[in-house]
Amino acid sequence: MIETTRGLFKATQAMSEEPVVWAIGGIDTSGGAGITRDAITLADINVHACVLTTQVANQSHSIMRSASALSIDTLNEQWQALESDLPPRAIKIGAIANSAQALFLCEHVVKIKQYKTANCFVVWDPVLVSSSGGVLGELSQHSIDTLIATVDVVTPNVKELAQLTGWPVHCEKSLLAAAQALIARGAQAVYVKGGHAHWQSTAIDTFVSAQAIRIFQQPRDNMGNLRGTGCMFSSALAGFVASDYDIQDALTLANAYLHKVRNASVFSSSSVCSADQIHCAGLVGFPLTPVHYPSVRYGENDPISHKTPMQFPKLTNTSLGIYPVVSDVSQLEVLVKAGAVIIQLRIKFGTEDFKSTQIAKAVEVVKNTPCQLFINDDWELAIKHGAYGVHLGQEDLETANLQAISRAGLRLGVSTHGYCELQRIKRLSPSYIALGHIFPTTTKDMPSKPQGLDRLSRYVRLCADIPTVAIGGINLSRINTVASTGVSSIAVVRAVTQAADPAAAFHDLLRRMNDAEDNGEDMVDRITEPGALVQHGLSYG
Ligand SMILES: Cc1ncc(COP(=O)(O)OP(=O)(O)O)c(N)n1
Ligand SMILES: Cc1ncsc1CCOP(=O)(O)O
Ligand SMILES: [Mg+2]
Repeated sequence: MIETTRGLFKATQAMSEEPVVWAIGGIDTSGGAGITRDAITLADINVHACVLTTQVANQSHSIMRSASALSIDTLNEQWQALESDLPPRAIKIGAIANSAQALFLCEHVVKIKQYKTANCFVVWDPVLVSSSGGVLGELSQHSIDTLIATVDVVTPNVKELAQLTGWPVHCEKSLLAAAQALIARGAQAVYVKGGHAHWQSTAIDTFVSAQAIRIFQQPRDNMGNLRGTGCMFSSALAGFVASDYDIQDALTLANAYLHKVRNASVFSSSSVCSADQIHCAGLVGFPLTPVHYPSVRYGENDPISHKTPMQFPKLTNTSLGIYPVVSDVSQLEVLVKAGAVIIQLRIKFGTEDFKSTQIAKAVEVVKNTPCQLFINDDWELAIKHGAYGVHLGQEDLETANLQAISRAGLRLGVSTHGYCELQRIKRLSPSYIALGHIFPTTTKDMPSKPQGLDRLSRYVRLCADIPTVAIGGINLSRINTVASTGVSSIAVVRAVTQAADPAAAFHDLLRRMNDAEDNGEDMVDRITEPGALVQHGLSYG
């Protein structure tokens, strides 16, 4: 008896360490959609689901018999039961039975953001009609407007977008206009699912906010009208945000997760397919392989998706080892002599003339050596002086002339900081992709959070045959674990530039990296299941 109680206590403790998401919506008696599907999705990505029921929809996969709404008192009881003990990091709202429920939820979401968790993320999946055909709720214009303005993201499909706005949605242009109309009506962001957009030959989802547009593109599959995908997407989105991914990465992951669910589903000859066999067993899990991931564009006119495809040459030597990033040509010379196969000159201060002279000298230093010299930021000077390659960050990409870099035959390395940027940059096929920052760093102010080793090893896997570079806070004591992610190269600033003897520090780092590669088992081979790295104690840096 004591053992049982202890066991129970442990289970509760473990559960509460998982991020908590509240799934608010209807019970679909068939289990095909609604909060049952939300809970399965969240469990599948290691997130604890609390469920609050708005109504019971008495339905099968194909017919809806009736629906009974729960009272505001009952909804309030559920809310009060959870609020103190299991506060949410994110809330997913699905079917709402009536306007009173909608206004109750808005009022309480505002309060929870004010008094409990300011950054609690809220997504509303505006299911107005069930995928089995029944009407799920009648919402007044006022309650719809209040919901739209209260939540962080609304996730309609194209039909729901047309219903919400009263605008026709029949092509990319009208879809974007309708999404922007919702923003003008007070929505912070809209993610339009293109599954029902029959004019599209590929499956295109479009995210629009006042600041950004992100387009997620996947090949169309032949799984047809799989039930519950809207629920799965928005609960996965809430789950990934609750797991500390920023919004654009959570969108990318939720999109990939849905693609993985669809690929794993069983096609049935009836009008609906079933995700059940795989999904209910919780076997879909975190998307790990490139094939599940969308390609990403930042709007229709994304400069990296130029109509004339660009090419960047591959690296000559891909056994890169340690990649020193230095600001000083004399230090660069020391490290080239020490045997660096790849090196970067990163000058952040000084006039154009000063930079030009330094870059010209650096090009001279590496001449007739096997060292591959990248110039940070200053792509025009790199072209002018015939450097081997250019390294650009996300902001640099907005102004750099990639066509000119490509035409000049220079290699291109690009910084990325998460899934969304990665899936966009892969379209460019750069000569390498940098992944950072892995650990906290004082060398550069970073707007994003440190990625840690778990994410690094997953990014490496997504880059497939594009060489990868890890950067940020890496030193001798961390080199083993970084190398075991399978990353092609490890970039360091302080670990070399601030060492008393930079050449000796370079050799020590390289030796430790090579030892780790020779002796260590490859961490990438171990990440087949969600949580695998947690079991190995290697999660999150
Ligand atoms: C190998 C490598 N990775 C990342 C960076 C950072 O580039 P960026 O984000 O453009 O920042 P700055 O270096 O320009 O401050 C890099 N330079 N090298
Ligand atoms: C330039 C840059 N980009 C991402 S992290 C970083 C700095 C890495 O410096 P350090 O190796 O000293 O942490
Ligand atoms: Mg830069």
